[in-house]
Amino acid sequence: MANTVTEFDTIAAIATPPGEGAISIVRLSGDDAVTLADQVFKGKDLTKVSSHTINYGHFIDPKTREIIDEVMVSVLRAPKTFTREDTVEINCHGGIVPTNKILQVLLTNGARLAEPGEFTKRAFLHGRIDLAQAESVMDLIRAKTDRSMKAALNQLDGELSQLIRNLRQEILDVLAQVEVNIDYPEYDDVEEMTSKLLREKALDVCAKIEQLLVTARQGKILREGLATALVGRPNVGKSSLLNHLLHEDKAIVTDIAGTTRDVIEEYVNVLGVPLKLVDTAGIRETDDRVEKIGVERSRQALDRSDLVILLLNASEPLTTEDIELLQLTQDKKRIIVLNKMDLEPKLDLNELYQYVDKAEVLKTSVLKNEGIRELEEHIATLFYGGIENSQTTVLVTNARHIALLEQAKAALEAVLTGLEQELPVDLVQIDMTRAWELLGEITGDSYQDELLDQLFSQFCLGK
Ligand SMILES: Nc1nc2c(c(=O)[nH]1)N(C=O)[C@@H](CNc1ccc(C(=O)N[C@@H](CCC(=O)O)C(=O)O)cc1)CN2
Ligand SMILES: Nc1nc2c(ncn2[C@@H]2O[C@H](COP(=O)(O)OP(=O)(O)OP(=O)(O)O)[C@@H](O)[C@H]2O)c(=O)[nH]1
Ligand SMILES: [Mg+2]
Repeated sequence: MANTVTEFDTIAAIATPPGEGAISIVRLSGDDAVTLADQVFKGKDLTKVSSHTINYGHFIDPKTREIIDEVMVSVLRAPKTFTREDTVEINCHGGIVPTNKILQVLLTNGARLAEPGEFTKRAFLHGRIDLAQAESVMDLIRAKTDRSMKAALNQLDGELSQLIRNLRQEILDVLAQVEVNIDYPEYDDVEEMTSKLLREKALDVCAKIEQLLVTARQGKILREGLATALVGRPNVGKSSLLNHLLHEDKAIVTDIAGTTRDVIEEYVNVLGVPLKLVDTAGIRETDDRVEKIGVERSRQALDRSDLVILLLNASEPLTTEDIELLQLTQDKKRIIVLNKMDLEPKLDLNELYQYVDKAEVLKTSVLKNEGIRELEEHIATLFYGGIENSQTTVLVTNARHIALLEQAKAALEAVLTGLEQELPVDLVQIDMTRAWELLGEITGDSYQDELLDQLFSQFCLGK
């Protein structure tokens, strides 16, 4: 639970990146920020200037009265500041020496060097932002793409926090209602009513959490690439397709079945969709020891994949191995590619359509470069279709948030199993309350000090 902080000393840090630049900023925050700044400033009396003004003058060493730099000093009084404390920002000439000298003088005259993230931590401890918002500050700094920057900005705005708070309120409301039902049973079937109430709410909140987790998976794909397994019998043309999508002869292609013996991973950009393409050894029963290991790895790659591209050879009838693969992948997001369309067709389409949906099947000749563009477009549609269909603009990307959402979901699932097994209501309430607590850890409505230390220590110095 939230600890009460009694003392906020005055902290100082360089807020701009090290190195040469036009201007550097050294920042102070805390009760003595303005009086300390006034001691090291030659110009107006900073203790008397209006808040939110920037003031021209010189930075001096108060002991020697030596001028260190020509500066502009912003005076920002609590509470309308980033930290909610009195804040002073010294804008000096950019460069390593003047900036460090200024920091040194502040440190020898009463300020303490800020820990990484301590300014933002104070904003959190003073209640200006919640934990998810504080974390988004860091995500914003580290964002590598427009999309991830936007996700971080939305989170800084408190969009995720608001969603989480609403979920917590819903849980709290139902818990309160359950208490009332137990204490003042109005109806004879109070037990049944209470279970119904709990079940409906658990299902509802669970579904909303699942929606958030879907956005997390999409965020992961944007960062890490869509894990795509190329599978199929030996010799159907998996490695040829990989090379084609890569525009490079990476994998060895021969007409010998069993050419690829290990799993090959390559990143490809298919019409803007990042794919982590995994070429696998053709799956078949084999006595060759090396190939056997390769086949086992193929099965693992299949399990780990987000998308499966299953290749079939159009110039041969469907085999039992093909059918096995079709059945093995039927619950996966998949594309069936009928390759070698340039040869005389021998595969019976009617037989194939017993196992798959027509819409899943694409026809190609990798050798003749036919149908590849359609395949690429199909992959892109599958992917963007999923992203655009997401219900919310919130994109959960933070690993801590994802883990907590998953735990909260598990607690709600425990509520549902408990109700199914007709456990006493007070036991079910425990799991419901647990879900409420776990969600609270996302926003920092409940937290432990170690978490704060660990979290803010990942920040930049001066942030
Ligand atoms: N010079 C400078 N630029 C900066 C920052 C800074 O601290 N200093 N920031 C820091 O990273 C960011 C801006 N973030 C900020 C967020 C809140 C407040 C603030 O004063 N909030 C007050 C109300 C402000 C008002 O309405 O006037 C509050 O929420 O109570 C200031 C900066 C980016 N640019
Ligand atoms: N006619 C024809 N031949 C193709 C086509 N695609 C690939 N091939 C040939 O089929 C043979 C096998 O291709 P690979 O890409 O090595 O097949 P693979 O699925 O990786 O095979 P394994 O690694 O043994 O599992 C090679 O001789 C390719 O040139 C195609 O569309 N038409
Ligand atoms: Mg191969």
